[in-house]
Amino acid sequence: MSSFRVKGGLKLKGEIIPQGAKNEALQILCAVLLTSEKVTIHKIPNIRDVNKLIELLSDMGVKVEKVGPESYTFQADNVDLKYLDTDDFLKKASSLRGSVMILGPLLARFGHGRLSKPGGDKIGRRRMDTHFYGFQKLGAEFHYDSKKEIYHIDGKKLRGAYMLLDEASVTGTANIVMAAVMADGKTTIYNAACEPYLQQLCDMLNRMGAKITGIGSNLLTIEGVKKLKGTEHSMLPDMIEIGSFIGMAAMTQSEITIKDAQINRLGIIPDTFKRMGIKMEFRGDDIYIPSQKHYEIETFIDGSILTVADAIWPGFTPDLLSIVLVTATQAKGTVLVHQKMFESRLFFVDKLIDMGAQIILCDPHRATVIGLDRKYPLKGIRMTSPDIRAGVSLLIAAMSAEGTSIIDNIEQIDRGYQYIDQRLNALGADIVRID
Ligand SMILES: CC(=O)N[C@H]1[C@@H](OP(=O)(O)OP(=O)(O)OC[C@H]2O[C@@H](n3ccc(=O)[nH]c3=O)[C@H](O)[C@@H]2O)O[C@H](CO)[C@@H](O)[C@@H]1O
Ligand SMILES: C=C(OP(=O)(O)O)C(=O)O
Repeated sequence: MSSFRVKGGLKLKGEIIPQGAKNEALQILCAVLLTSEKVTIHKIPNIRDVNKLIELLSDMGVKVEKVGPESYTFQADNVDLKYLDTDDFLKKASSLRGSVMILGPLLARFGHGRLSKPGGDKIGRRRMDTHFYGFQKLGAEFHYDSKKEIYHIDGKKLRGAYMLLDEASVTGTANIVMAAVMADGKTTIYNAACEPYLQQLCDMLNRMGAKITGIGSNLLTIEGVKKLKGTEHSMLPDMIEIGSFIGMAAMTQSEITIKDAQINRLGIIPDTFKRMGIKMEFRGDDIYIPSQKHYEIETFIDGSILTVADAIWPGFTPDLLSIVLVTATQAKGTVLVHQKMFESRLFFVDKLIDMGAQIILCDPHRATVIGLDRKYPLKGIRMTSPDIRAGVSLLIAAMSAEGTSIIDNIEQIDRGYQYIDQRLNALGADIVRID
């Protein structure tokens, strides 16, 4: 288990380029299984989850070639289906959440798939019913081996169908779309998730020859085609990383420019941070954040306390609520952070409370943060990163704190933020990786 030693109280200055989006990359990489032709992908982030998925694809027989610093080609012309029955496959696949999205492509192309319970953050119940409901609607048979915790899905002949999803699951929608692109006839998915990750996936599939309409909405229509061909794809900048940098800049009174942020794809993210009182300027496609000694949380129009809650896209992503929460600790004002989707994602606030933050955890889903307006700095402590976004929130807290902090279990952070220590140190941070 590795740790970060973080010296607090330093102001950062300079430019930072966001990595390619983690959650998009996980979908896009799974989609290479849908064709025997070569697929070239750019802006692949060098992070643990993505590297694990690339390794898994390679173990499955996909030809993987690194063709540039952030570019790879993939060719799934000789997939080893027997490998899917091995313990090695099941173990590797279950070490990350994104691997669940190999099921849809495997079902579409080879008529069957299997997977053990996928990993990812332990942030509450993470059910997969939506995925299997969708596959079943397309005519596949689902079987769960509860002893071995293995999901089996079989369906040689998928047929397009109408389905109304019980929830707009992100990975569930991606999985069902990938299963449906080569089904016989028309599939309609209502209450589909429509995050930029999914928009990017659908655009890529269309370039491969799929016929998907309704992209960006919660009603997707897919006309099945016989075959898909190769393509080239480039990932969007990671909107969660961008939000993390905005919060980090405010907390540490840093002056930073986030380069090439593709602002028109960030949805409500910039406005949500603006409501926290954080000033930013859009300079072309860059986001400039000036050094801010004070920032004041808005109230609602009637003067009542602001609530920031997650919602499915185009609402505010749950993956940035921990960042909003930590940012509020040094703001002026009060905010209620309401994490509706996950029930165990706010427990990390006990570490912030130990550092001196004023937070009341009302229940597992809601925390009230009373901003200190920098009257008292947070104090550096030793802490463990429970999940990826809490981990970065603790890193932000440590960077703004008085004294030195140690953050353990930074593998969680490495899951989703590439070379984070080196990139922040280049702007003036003091973060040392201790192995
Ligand atoms: C690899 C990947 O892409 N992971 C992301 C993906 O996970 P993932 O696809 O696993 O998350 P889902 O969208 O399936 O659901 C997330 C949680 O929200 C709940 N839920 C979902 C939809 C809904 O309408 N109502 C509802 O309550 C689910 O029950 C679940 O507890 O989407 C999540 C929600 O944006 C993000 O936090 C994860 O970072
Ligand atoms: C929860 C997240 O990731 P995963 O779904 O991979 O656990 C996240 O990216 O914030």
